[in-house]
Amino acid sequence: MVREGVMAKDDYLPLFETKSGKGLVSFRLFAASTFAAVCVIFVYRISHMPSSNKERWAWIGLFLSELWFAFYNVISVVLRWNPAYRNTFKHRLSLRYEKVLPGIDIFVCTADPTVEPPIMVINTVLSVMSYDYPPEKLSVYLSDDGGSDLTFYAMLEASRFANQWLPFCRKFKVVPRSPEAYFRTTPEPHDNNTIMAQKWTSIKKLYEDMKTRIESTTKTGRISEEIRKEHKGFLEWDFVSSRRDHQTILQILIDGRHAKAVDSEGQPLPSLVYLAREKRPQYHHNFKAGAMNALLRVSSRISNAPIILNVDCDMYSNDSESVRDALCFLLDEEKGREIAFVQFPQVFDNLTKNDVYSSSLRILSKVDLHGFDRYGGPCYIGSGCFHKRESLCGKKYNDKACQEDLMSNKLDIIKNEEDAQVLEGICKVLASCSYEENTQWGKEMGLKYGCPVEDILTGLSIHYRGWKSVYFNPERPGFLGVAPVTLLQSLVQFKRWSEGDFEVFLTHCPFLYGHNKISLGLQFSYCMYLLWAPTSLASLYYVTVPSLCLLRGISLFPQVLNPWVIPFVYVFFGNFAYSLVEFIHLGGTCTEWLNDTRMWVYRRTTSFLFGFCDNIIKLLGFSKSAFAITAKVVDEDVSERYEQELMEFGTTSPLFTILATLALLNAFVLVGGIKRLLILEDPNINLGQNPFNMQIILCGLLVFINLPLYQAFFLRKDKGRMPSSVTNRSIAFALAACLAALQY
Ligand SMILES: O=c1ccn([C@@H]2O[C@H](COP(=O)(O)OP(=O)(O)O[C@H]3O[C@H](CO)[C@@H](O)[C@H](O)[C@H]3O)[C@@H](O)[C@H]2O)c(=O)[nH]1
Ligand SMILES: [Mn+2]
Repeated sequence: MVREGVMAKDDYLPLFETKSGKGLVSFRLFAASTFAAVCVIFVYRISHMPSSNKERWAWIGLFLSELWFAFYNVISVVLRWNPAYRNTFKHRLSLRYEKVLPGIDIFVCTADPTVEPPIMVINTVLSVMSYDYPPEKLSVYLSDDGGSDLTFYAMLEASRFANQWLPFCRKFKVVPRSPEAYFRTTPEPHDNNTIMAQKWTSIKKLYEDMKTRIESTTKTGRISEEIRKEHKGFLEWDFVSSRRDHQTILQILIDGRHAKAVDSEGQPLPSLVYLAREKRPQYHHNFKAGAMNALLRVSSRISNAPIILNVDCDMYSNDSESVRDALCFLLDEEKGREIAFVQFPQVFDNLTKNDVYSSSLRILSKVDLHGFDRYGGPCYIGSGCFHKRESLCGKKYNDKACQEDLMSNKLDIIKNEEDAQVLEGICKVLASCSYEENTQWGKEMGLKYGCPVEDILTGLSIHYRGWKSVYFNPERPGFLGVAPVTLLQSLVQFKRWSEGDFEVFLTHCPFLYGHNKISLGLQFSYCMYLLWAPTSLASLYYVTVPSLCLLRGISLFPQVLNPWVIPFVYVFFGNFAYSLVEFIHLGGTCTEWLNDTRMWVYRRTTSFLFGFCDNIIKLLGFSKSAFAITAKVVDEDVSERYEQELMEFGTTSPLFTILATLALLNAFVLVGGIKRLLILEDPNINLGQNPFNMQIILCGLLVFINLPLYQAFFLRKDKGRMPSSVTNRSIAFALAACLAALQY
């Protein structure tokens, strides 16, 4: 196939460029000095080992924790050593490829109409339908693991609304293209007489009406007879016994290959497909990975585009040109061949001013993933990712393979006269439970099964097969999603991630399996995340034992006036200072940094601990992975407290019990510790020589960071306060720990 307008070899201008970061020298100097300080700490730990038995054990434990932190710090320095930043040239793409742009299949996943409201789902769907891209080359597939007629109904409404919405977006260059986000963020045009203003008002009314219909239907929870008559698809629900037990439901709502599939202005529409794969109680459905694999097969029969975009149902497209950005990487004549996927960051549009739960993943998306990129590949993080179909389906990278594959129009294999209904019939089989039996799906093909972070595991496997990936983090976020809005949701989400990540470490360890397949730098980079769970042990030790030892009268750090204290202070406060400066430099606020530090402690001591324990339980063969879906909506009073940045407790959970116990423990110890500071046993020792100073400071910092918790125990009256059962239990645990420390 001859491409139009392809330049002669020497005229080659790349479709993207890669730049290095700034300020690397200061970072590297800081990292090197920290490393030196850590070495001095180790010398101190070895040379000052206490002689008495009890003290020695506490000392050795602390030493082991510090060894772990040092190792983990080395990993993070490797990851950050030389970040890569990417830039695209979309005009060059247009010049060379406008007429032969490849087809794009877009997969949207939803799983539950109550925690993922249909109106939100279709806003995401509409935003990706209206990409600035030839519509006949776009196909949008919704996987509904909730198997809900409410979601189906919303999709039906969306397919009609698209007739008006797409031309409107095209004509007035609308951004963003999720109607909800657009009408929320764009002020009404003030001159009411322009065509734009009239159109704006009428489309807004259309949207509001649709929203009211969908929301009232969702509220009642059932589809009225009238609506049922509107589409044959509703008949399918006569056979659905529950969301875990039903046949495949596949409805092609807009058949883009059909001449009649045009919008109100006669322009072609993208295809729109609703799929609820078959579910039977005796078959494991493998959560999102199972859904994605069903979509991969079904779409291969309907549109078979060589490039696939995957978004979660809450991640609407915020930039109508993201497809073109992604293609700049995938179609680049020189480097595009080896790139398997282009990952955009996950950015959220429901964060509060100071981001109480540190959901912005600021460091992950603004620092870490750029570090991955330098070593050949950011991980796949599940949403906002453009894949090549072949690499996702298990193909190994082969440098002789030809880019032309991306251009050839594979739609040819489907006869156009194939009627949508016949096609639905054929494709249903592909989404049945038994289809995957005795196949490589979930193993070598498609997304991998059996892991709560199917995304990380699948991406890693793609890297193992020789492919590279690219991280693209443009100024205007390509996708915007919904971050958890309660503390528990956030902790549970991190539990799932840390559990899954550690499982990947145990079963696909980059250092073992990645040897000779991915660069050493990438092996290290992955471990930064894969080792979240075990980090909990060292962290837990550090927030409990020094405090308990303070109570007991065991000193674990040098005195403040002793020169050995310098490396401790440097590492401890130097790191805080560095991270604060970095945070502000990346656009954060001081309060936000404080919140982030708090959540950093909370996640390490609860989520990661549970993630670690669950892996051990799984290793012993007692349980299997589960996937707790993050809710995207909450009660009004909960969301009000979220807006006020009040930490939300309000329910009992073992995670809260741990947090509360740790907070109370440190509070009790601090009271006892201050006594130790004031009433010195030996009046000749001055304050600076007090052997417990460092432990008191550590304990004080922990109490400071836990202030919102004490408030939630004793001061707050709202529903989000800590339930008294948790408070009482935690007081008992904390007191027991203190007594035990004093006793033995
Ligand atoms: O059985 C299931 C469970 C979930 N989902 C979908 O998976 C997506 C992610 O679920 P969510 O509860 O929002 O989890 P998050 O923690 O926000 O998701 C992140 O982490 C997951 C892995 O843990 C990845 O799958 C996601 O893409 C990534 O955004 C949502 O669209 C769900 O509808 C399904 O399709 N089927
Ligand atoms: Mn999510």
